[in-house]
Amino acid sequence: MKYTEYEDAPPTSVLSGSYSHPVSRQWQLGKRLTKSTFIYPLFVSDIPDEETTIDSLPEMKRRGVNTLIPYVKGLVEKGLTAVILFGVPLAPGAKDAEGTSADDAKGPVIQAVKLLKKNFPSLFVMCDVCLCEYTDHGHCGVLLEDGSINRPRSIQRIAAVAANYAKAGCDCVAPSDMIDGRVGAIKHALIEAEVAHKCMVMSYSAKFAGPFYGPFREAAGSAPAFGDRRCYQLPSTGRGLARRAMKRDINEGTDAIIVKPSIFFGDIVADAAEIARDLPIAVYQVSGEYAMLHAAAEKNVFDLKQIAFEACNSSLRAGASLIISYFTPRFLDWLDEN
Ligand SMILES: NCc1[nH]cc(CCC(=O)O)c1CC(=O)O
Ligand SMILES: [Zn+2]
Ligand SMILES: [Zn+2]
Repeated sequence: MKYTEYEDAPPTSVLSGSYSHPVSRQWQLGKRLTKSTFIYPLFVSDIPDEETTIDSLPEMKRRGVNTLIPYVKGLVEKGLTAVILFGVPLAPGAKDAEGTSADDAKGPVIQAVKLLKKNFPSLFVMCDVCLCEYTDHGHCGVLLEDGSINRPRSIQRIAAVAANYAKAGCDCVAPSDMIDGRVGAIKHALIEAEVAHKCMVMSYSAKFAGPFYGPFREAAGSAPAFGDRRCYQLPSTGRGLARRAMKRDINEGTDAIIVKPSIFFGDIVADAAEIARDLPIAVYQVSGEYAMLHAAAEKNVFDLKQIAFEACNSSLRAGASLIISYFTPRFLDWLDEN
């Protein structure tokens, strides 16, 4: 008997009946975006009253500790559950070869951690841990005389910074330098400081070098003074390297993994879901991705809300469960509209 005009297509190939009704469509959806999927990046400068727009990052501002708290209050009231802090030292002389100001007790990150935890005890406060915002050369670690990374000195310094953030009360440290050995060194330093039991380590394990970080570097003033980050961040064709980097961080004891950037890196996220199947997986939808979607939406290429959902859904589908995104405040509204 012939069921259709296509001889080789049996009647069971009609899939659309399985999602034709809104209820059955819901059943097919898999993971959904919720407010607690999102982690919001905050740029905190050492000018307490600062509130400055960032040209290349629409709707984002750099804030000081005084303007930060009222702003975050509004977001917490809308359902914000997690933030990640980036310090921006603007004071003259704040940068040196070893990034000394990164964990200055009077510096913006440590002050912000304390204030945020005091004002919003249930907010999950993460700190990006890196030296590039604080070094005069703009690289993510301490350098040798030839300009290459001094690995032992870098991880010692990065671990000390992480421990000081944890002692200030943050709930998670997120090393973004990609230097071998830093996750183990951080875990060790957290244990020594007796804060390991209350501070998570979420490492940027698969972080690719590339053109997507431009707006961030404007926001944080962290463009390298010479060279680029290709010696420690991954080349964009390096899928095998990314897999090895994730295994490295798991072996060193990371508690969660970040893949970065997000939209063009779904294969890497899928690899993370396989390699790190017992760990939460986050993507960082980075500054250039966000700016790109904004710019295209402004040109009416597509609707901003629809494309933001499309981008974030693609990360969930690939295997992530957490999304670090500059769209977070928008999603707190959008998720109420749906
Ligand atoms: N190492 C610091 C750091 N942590 C997160 C980002 C990128 C975030 C973004 O572009 O939104 C960067 C910049 C970089 O590596 O150059
Ligand atoms: Zn860095
Ligand atoms: Zn970094």
